[in-house]
Amino acid sequence: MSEAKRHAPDSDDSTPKRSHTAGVAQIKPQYIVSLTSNEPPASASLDEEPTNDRIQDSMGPQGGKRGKNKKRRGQNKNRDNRQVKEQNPLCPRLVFGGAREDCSFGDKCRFEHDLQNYLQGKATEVQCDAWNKTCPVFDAVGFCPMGFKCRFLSGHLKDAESLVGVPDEKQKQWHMGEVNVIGGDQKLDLIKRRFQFAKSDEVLEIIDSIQQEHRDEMKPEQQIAAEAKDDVEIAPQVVQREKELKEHRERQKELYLKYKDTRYFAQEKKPLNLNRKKIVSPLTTVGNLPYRRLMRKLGADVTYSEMALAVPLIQGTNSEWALPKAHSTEVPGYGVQIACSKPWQAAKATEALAANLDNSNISEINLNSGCPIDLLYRQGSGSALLDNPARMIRCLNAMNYVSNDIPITVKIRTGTKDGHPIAEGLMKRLVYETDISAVTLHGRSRQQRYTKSADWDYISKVANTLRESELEYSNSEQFKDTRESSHRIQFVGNGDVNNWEDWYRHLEGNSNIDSIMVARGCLIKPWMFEEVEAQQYLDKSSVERLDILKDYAQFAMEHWGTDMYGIAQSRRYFCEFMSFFHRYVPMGICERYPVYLNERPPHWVGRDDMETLMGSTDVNDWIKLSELFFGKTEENFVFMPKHKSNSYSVNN
Ligand SMILES: Cc1cc2nc3c(=O)[nH]c(=O)nc-3n(C[C@H](O)[C@H](O)[C@H](O)COP(=O)(O)O)c2cc1C
Repeated sequence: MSEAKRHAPDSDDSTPKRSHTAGVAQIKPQYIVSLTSNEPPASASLDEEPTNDRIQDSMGPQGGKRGKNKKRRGQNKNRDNRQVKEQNPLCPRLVFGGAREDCSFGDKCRFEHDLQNYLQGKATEVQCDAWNKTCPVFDAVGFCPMGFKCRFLSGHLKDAESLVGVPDEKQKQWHMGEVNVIGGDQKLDLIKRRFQFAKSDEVLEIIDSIQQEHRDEMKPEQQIAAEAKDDVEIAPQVVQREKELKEHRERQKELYLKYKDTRYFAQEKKPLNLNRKKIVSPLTTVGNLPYRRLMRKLGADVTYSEMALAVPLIQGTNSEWALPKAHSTEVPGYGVQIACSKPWQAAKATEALAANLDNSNISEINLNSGCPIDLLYRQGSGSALLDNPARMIRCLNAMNYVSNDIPITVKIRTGTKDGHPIAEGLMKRLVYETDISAVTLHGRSRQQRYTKSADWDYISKVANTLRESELEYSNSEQFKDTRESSHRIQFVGNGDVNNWEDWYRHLEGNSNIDSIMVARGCLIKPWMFEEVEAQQYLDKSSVERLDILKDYAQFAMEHWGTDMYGIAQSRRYFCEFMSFFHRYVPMGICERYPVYLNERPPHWVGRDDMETLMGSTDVNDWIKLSELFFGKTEENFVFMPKHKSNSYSVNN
């Protein structure tokens, strides 16, 4: 669409106007309560990719212990988000009614079997006007999987002993419209180590042999240095290794030739089209299934799972296998992101995903090579792979070999250290040495975290280098030597985009950039892609924004359930969502728009009470909002957001 058709307030050209006072959003005087900002102006720099309990647990005692004493910027370490449990839980066999005899565990079963006893001790019904005295899940899908445990039980209670709409076997298998659910037996095979990682074993041997081939050409001293860097076991005597290498040379050559014949080129995988797609970033904790479902409803084309760690996936850990799950509305265009430090982890996690899930529900498997979290970095995962591109490439090639027809992609940062960007240099290697389908670049270094703006000049430069490398490669002897046909790696830019003008400016400013990925912009303003589509800003009223929260609450309860546990989980993640959502400064109260991510407003009041409440920085107000959808907060409910920047109390 031409610039003329786009509507921007106070703007007659497409150049975004920055506010006069750096870091301060400009609010109309009548909405300003106090000139002091309720958060420090640069608190966006405290934004952080959160470490959650799952990641900490998976990293084991070493990671946890070292992490304890180290200050984690931007994160609330003293969170006490206790899990809510029922005092007297109902036997799972009796959730839809029935008698004690229906429980095969007999006297050994520790759950309650007397329905009336259970109902008497059960937490009170949720009282809130949002759902009109019905059960939101029952209303939406025609049955409630929580049965008698539901806290909106009166919405589907026939009489004291029976329910309306008991799900049949088919409905029980339906998983509430969710896909990528691993079967119990398959998970057990992983747990019991019965799963055969046949393809991984093959490709790891091949990759190892290619590495050895490369080492053969090196002098012994270089070889030792390379081995030390790559954590390969160092043989006691280099001479002995030389001998061994010679013995294996034939086998290696054979494997190398096999790899050349059997490797999958990107164009042999199913097509992945990210061009001009509206992409929501992978987001640990906040990018959960209900949030992504909401984003799909609000116009996103591509969504990603939260980052799943390779090792617990390989081990069949429940909490990790919950992460690749997606809502059916996310397909196609759903990517699963994994994090790992070694090729064996990359290969086996990818093989487990590809073998155990319906591949048609996964559009890409993405390797996280940008995560800055210390716990991961110390173990060689996330952005640590940027320090060892050879290892990153081996991970990508291993993944590509075992992923069936699922394309492999990678998400990177500019580098790990400020002033030492490596992304541009990496492009040539990705073109020459891998078969990936796309690369996403977040225009910041690891060291930088969220301080300073994303460097879009550099992002653009890297996109150009990628195309130049592709051209060079397609004219090279190496290319002529393969059965590969020319292929274009898609390039996605990421960083600080929170409005449609910037989205188009970056996209149209460089045809080598295929699309723009958005993270915080979509958390703070989930209707961001509606604006991209309409090419104008939409001044959503508090009523419209409350509807968005209601959708989130609905999707959350469909996902986590309406029993005591489900409501508590839904409330917790609702509050995590609020920790970003509250940062939206309503367009109608702004003197100048858009407000950028690094700008903070002075204390303001909204155009009505609800708008003011939704903009509150006080955690207690987010909890108050949660009560509109989940009823009164459970007595022992404690909430601390993952981000310090998002937890300023009004009294601070
Ligand atoms: C709360 C939060 C969680 C994130 N989790 C992930 C993640 O799991 N995987 C990932 O690749 N990036 C993650 N990121 C980084 C974002 O995907 C994105 O690269 C970064 O925030 C820059 O984009 P933005 O400026 O649009 O926010 C996370 C960012 C935030 C704020």
